[in-house]
This record gives sequence, structure tokens and C-alpha cells, in this order.
Amino acid sequence: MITTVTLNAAIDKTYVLSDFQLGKVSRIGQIHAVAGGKGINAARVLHQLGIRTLATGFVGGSNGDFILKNLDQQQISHDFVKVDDESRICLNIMNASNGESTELLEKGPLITEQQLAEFRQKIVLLGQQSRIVIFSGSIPAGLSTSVYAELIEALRKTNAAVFLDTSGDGLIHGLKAAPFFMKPNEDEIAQLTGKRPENETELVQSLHQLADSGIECASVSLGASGSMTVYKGTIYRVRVPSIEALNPVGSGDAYVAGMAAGIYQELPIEDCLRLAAACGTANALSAHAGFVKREDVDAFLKQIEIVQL
Ligand SMILES: Nc1ncnc2c1ncn2[C@@H]1O[C@H](COP(=O)(O)OP(=O)(O)O)[C@@H](O)[C@H]1O
Ligand SMILES: O=P(O)(O)OC[C@H]1O[C@](O)(COP(=O)(O)O)[C@@H](O)[C@@H]1O
Repeated sequence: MITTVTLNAAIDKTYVLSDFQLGKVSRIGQIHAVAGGKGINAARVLHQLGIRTLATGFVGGSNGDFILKNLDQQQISHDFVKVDDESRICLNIMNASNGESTELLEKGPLITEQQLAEFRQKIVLLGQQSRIVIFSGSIPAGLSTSVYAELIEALRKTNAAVFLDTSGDGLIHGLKAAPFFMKPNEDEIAQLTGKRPENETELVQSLHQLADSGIECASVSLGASGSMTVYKGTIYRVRVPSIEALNPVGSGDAYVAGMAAGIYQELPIEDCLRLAAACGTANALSAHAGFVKREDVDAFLKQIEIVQL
């Protein structure tokens, strides 16, 4: 089984507008609302790939009830710690006239020490039953920025391989706990290494820097330009087909899910990278965040180009 952790679960709401302008009244065309937050998005994609998955983390209030009900409707197994505060809404305003997305992300509920202790016990039990545990997304209020590092340490006594996909100080502390896999995007790699890579040579240097700090595998995702990965000291450049992206929000989560699915199925590394990239690209075709169609993934698998640098 793969367990995904979403400490800051959300209702991912998408408004599709024919034209969106700041400071003007806008009438909304379509609305989509699904259970979200990065780990839940990854769980949905894993489920769509047919991998046994369980989603955990914290949920609260009526938004939390919506999230659990929506997971049930999608037949995604879950085991969350309930909190008193309200889970957040993450709003993506999609401007259909130019394809631009504007994301407004609430900060999420307050988590108490006691609720964290309850979660720590749960994740160790789940870790014992999982081959992979994926920690994704921002850290809600009340929790320290070292929470991911602490939880990764707590999982050391299990055999689960840990994936980490977060940003800011949580990412910087998390790196010290040496997860098996990380997926920073360009902004996040700059937070980690102190320098935004300006070209592919600098990107390679940044990836070697991550590998030197004990990460076995790290991918920097580059949106429509694909990704670059270091695995056991070798660098792979992955290029994806050019598509008419509808909504790339959640592509990073789909990429992480594809990578986890590949590692879970013990595929060779190049096939893991192909599956990750195909899932990221397939997600960009969907209006929903963290959603892929198997037929799109299969079609893209044949079009991904990988070279070893
Ligand atoms: N517009 C796009 N066209 C094709 N593939 C895309 C596009 N956007 C994202 N992807 C795929 O999804 C992966 C992750 O997307 P990215 O936007 O880099 O992540 P994040 O959402 O974390 O910033 C990319 O490496 C690529 O494989
Ligand atoms: O937990 P965070 O970092 O606030 O991010 C939450 C948001 O990230 C997303 O999961 C999308 O992330 P990606 O586009 O990076 O995959 C949204 O669906 C969600 O609303």
C-alpha cells in the first residue's frame, strides 16, 4: 500500500471564467469542487492508476466533512485525524480567455500538540503497512516547520520509503531527514540551495547538491519543459510532449504519484520517470486538480523523451 499524508487538506475549488480581471465584477461559468491538498491529489491519481492507496492527515469542520464524503464517493480509502478548526478552501481562478490560473490558498486549521501526537501514532502504524509514505503540501497553523523532519524520523523504524513534496522552511528542515525522494519545482530548489538555477548546467549542479545531502532520488519539475532528476548520482533530462494545457494545477502532485507508482511496482528508474512525467502531463489536460485518465497516461508514456546527461 502507498499512504499519502496531507497535513493541510483542502477543498480544491476551481472557478472557470470567460474573462477574469482584478478589480472588476466577474460572473462564474463553471465551478468544480473536490477533496484536495497535495497528498489527497496524489492519492486520487494513485487510485486512478490502480494502486492500493490510503489518504491520511488532518481534517476539520464542514469542509472536512465534504473532503471525507468526496473521498468516499471516489472510493479512496482514508484515515484522518479530526480537528476542531475548519479545513481550508484553495481557490483556483481559471481565466478561459488566456489559460491563466490564479491560486488563492487559505492557511488552514490550527492543529494542537495532542492532535499531532495522535497523528504521530497513526502514521507509524500506517508506515508499518506501507511500502511508500508520501508527505505533501503546506504545514497548517500550530505545527512547527520541522514537523515533516520529525515524522520522517518517526518512520525510520518502518521499512517505508519516504517521499516529500513541500516548500519553504518545511522543505529545508525535511531535507535534513533525508527522504528517499523529493520533487522541488524551480522556486523550491532555489529555497533549498539558495540559488535559482539559470540554465541546465546550474540545474545539474543543484541536483548534485541535493544528492550530496543524502537524497537518493530528486526531481526538479519544470512545467511544460518537463523535468530533471538525479538518481544514484546519474542525471536524467525528461522532455514532455507539447499539449494544450487546460489546468496544470495538481500536475506536480500527479508527477509525484506517478513516480511513487513506478517505485512501488519496482519499475526500472527510466520507466518510473516516464510514468511520473506522463501523469503530470495528463493532469494538465483535466479541469480538475490531481486527476488523470489512464488512456491519456498511456498515450503520453510513448511520447516522453529521456536522456542521461
Ligand atoms: N503545460 C504542461 N505541458 C506538459 N506537461 C506539463 C505541463 N505542466 C506540467 N506538466 C508535467 O507535470 C510535471 C509537474 O508540473 P510542474 O508544473 O512542474 O509542477 P508543480 O505543479 O509542482 O509546480 C512536469 O514536470 C511535466 O511533466
Ligand atoms: O499545501 P499547499 O502547498 O498550500 O498547496 C495546496 C494546493 O496545491 C495543489 O495541490 C496544487 O499543487 P501543484 O500544482 O504543485 O501540484 C492544489 O490543488 C492545492 O490547492
